[in-house]
Amino acid sequence: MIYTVTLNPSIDYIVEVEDLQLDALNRMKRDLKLPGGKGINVSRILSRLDVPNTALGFVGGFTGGFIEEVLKSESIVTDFVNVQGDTRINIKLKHGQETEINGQGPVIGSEEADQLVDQLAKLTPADIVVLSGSVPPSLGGAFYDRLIRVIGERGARFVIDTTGDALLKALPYGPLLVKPNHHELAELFGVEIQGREDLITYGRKLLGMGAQNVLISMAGDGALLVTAERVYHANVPRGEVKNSVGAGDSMIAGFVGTFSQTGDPLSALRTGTASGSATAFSDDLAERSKIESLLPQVQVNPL
Ligand SMILES: Nc1ncnc2c1ncn2[C@@H]1O[C@H](COP(=O)(O)OP(=O)(O)O)[C@@H](O)[C@H]1O
Ligand SMILES: O=P(O)(O)OC[C@H]1O[C@](O)(COP(=O)(O)O)[C@@H](O)[C@@H]1O
Repeated sequence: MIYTVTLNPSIDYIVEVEDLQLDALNRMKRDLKLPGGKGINVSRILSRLDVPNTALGFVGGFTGGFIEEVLKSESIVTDFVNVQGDTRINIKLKHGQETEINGQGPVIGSEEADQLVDQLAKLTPADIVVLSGSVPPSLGGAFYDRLIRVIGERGARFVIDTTGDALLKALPYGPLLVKPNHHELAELFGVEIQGREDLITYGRKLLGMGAQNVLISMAGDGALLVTAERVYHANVPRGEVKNSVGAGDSMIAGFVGTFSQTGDPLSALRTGTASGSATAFSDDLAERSKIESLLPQVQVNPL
C-alpha cells in the first residue's frame, strides 16, 4: 500500500486577473478552489491511475472539511488526524505569471502529532510512504526525522518531497526517491546552476548523500533521473500550459505508482513526466485519459 502524508494541507485558491494592478482594486476574471497540499495531490493522481493509496495528515476547520468532502467524492481513502485550527488557504495568483502565497497552517498539538506517528507504527515492509510538503511551524523542524525513523523501524520505504534542511536530514535514511526541481536543487546547495552538467553533478551529490533515485524536474524542459547506474532525460509532450500548480506532485505520483507496480525506474520516469505535463495542461490535476494520451510523446534517453 502507498500512504501519502500531508502535514500541511491547503485549499489552493486559484485566482485569475487580467492585468494585476498593485495598490488598486482588481477584479477576478476567474477563480477556483481545489484541495491541495503535496501529499493530497499525490493521492488524487494515484487514485486516478487506480493505484491503491491512503491519504494521511492533519486537517481542521471548515477548510479541512472541504478537502475531506472533495476527496470522498473522488473515492480517495483518507485517515486524517483532526486538529482545532483551520487548514490553510494558499493563494495561487495568475496574472500572466504565477505568483503563490502559501499560508503557515494551523497549530498541531503534541497529542495530534503522536496520533500520526502511531498510524505509521502499523506499516509493513511492503508499504511506501510519500512524505510531501512543508512542515507546519508548530511541529518543529525535526518532525519528518521522527516519521522516517518509525518508517525505517517497520521496514517500509519512503519518498520525500520537501526542501532545505528537512530534505538534507532525510537523505542518510535512504529515500527511494527525492524530486527537487532545478531551482530547489540550486537552493539546497546554495549555488547557481548553469546547465545540465551542473544539475547532474548536484543530483549525484544527493545520491552520494543517500537517495536511491534523484528526479530533477525542470518544468517545460522535462526531467533528469539520476540513478546509481546512469542518468536519463525525459522530454515533455507538447501542449498548452493552463495551471502548473501540482505538476511536481503529479510527477511523483506517476513515478511512484508505476515504480511500485513494476520496479522499473524508466517506465516510472515516463509515467511521471506524462503525469506532470498532463497536470500542467489542465485547470485542476490531470485526468487519467490526459496522462495516457501524452505518454506516447514522452521519450526517455540515457545521457
Ligand atoms: N510548462 C510545462 N510544460 C510541460 N510540462 C510541464 C510544464 N511544467 C511542468 N511540467 C511537467 O511537470 C513536471 C514537474 O514540473 P516542475 O514545475 O518542474 O515541478 P514543481 O511543480 O515541483 O516545481 C515537469 O518535469 C514536466 O514533466
Ligand atoms: O507545503 P508547501 O511547500 O507550502 O506546498 C503546498 C503547495 O504545494 C502544492 O502541493 C503544489 O506543489 P507543486 O506545484 O510543487 O506540485 C499546492 O497544492 C500547495 O498549495
